[in-house]
Amino acid sequence: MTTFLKGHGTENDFVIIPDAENAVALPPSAVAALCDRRAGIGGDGLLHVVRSAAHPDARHMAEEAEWFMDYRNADGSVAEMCGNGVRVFARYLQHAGLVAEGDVAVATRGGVKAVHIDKEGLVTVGMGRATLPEGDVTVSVDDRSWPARNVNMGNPHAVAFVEDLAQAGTLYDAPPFTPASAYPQGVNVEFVVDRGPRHVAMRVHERGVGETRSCGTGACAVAVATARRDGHDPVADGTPVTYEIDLPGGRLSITERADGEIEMTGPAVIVAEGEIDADWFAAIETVNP
Ligand SMILES: N[C@@H](CCC[C@H](N)C(=O)O)C(=O)O
Repeated sequence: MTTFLKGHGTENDFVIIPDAENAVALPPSAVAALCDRRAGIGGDGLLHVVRSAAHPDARHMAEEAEWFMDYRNADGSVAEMCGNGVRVFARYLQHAGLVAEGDVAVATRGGVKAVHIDKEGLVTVGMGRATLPEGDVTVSVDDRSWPARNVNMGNPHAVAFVEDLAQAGTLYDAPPFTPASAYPQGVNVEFVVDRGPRHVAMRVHERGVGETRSCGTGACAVAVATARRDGHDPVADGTPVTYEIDLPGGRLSITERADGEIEMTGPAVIVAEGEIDADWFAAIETVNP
């Protein structure tokens, strides 16, 4: 019997599989089937909840964080980090009585993240520092192109400022970029418009997923790219800066502190819990191991 839950953070939604001892086989085919919105449960990604000590990718973090977020994209691929995912993961731990409200450390492939669960339903995560690798790129949609800022939040992002979010088109397919060699592992692409002082709106095409209604690492990348465009560099200035980021699924607040650390705050919700049909689940592995 395999239990699942469903949760979301600003409508970036996840199938959650509690599996403390890492006993559930989750090959890419099983993840893709579970995340399928028509034939499965449906989600932008999957959060496999495992004790750090029980997972080979997380054993080295077990002293610092009891729980490991084994994150997968909807197509079954593994990504380094998921910002909304880690907030929903912490909300799940609280919901299941595995941690109390307040501070919790979560192990991820991007390192141990400090999360704070508050009384009002908001969850804040310390996302670490952004890096802005040299070599900006050009992103295209149909016959329009924009320069994009290369921002790494543990995972890769290309941030393009546009006049209107409709210019991003359907975002069904990944927007092409040049040079084609820029992101050998693929990239998440954000399109951004201004809404007001330190306030922008964005849409995103996520690597391994498609267009999603929110992306936490993407919102952090957008906040950093917008801050630099606006002449703010908190480390150089010694002054933190906060941006409000509107996404189709809600609002995230991103602060880049004077030490360069980035904090993201937003809601995280558990919406359902159930059992996966054992025959259906077994058939996925038999047909497509
Ligand atoms: N939705 C996530 C990002 C998930 C990973 C991404 N698709 C990638 O492949 O890098 C977020 O909230 O950060």
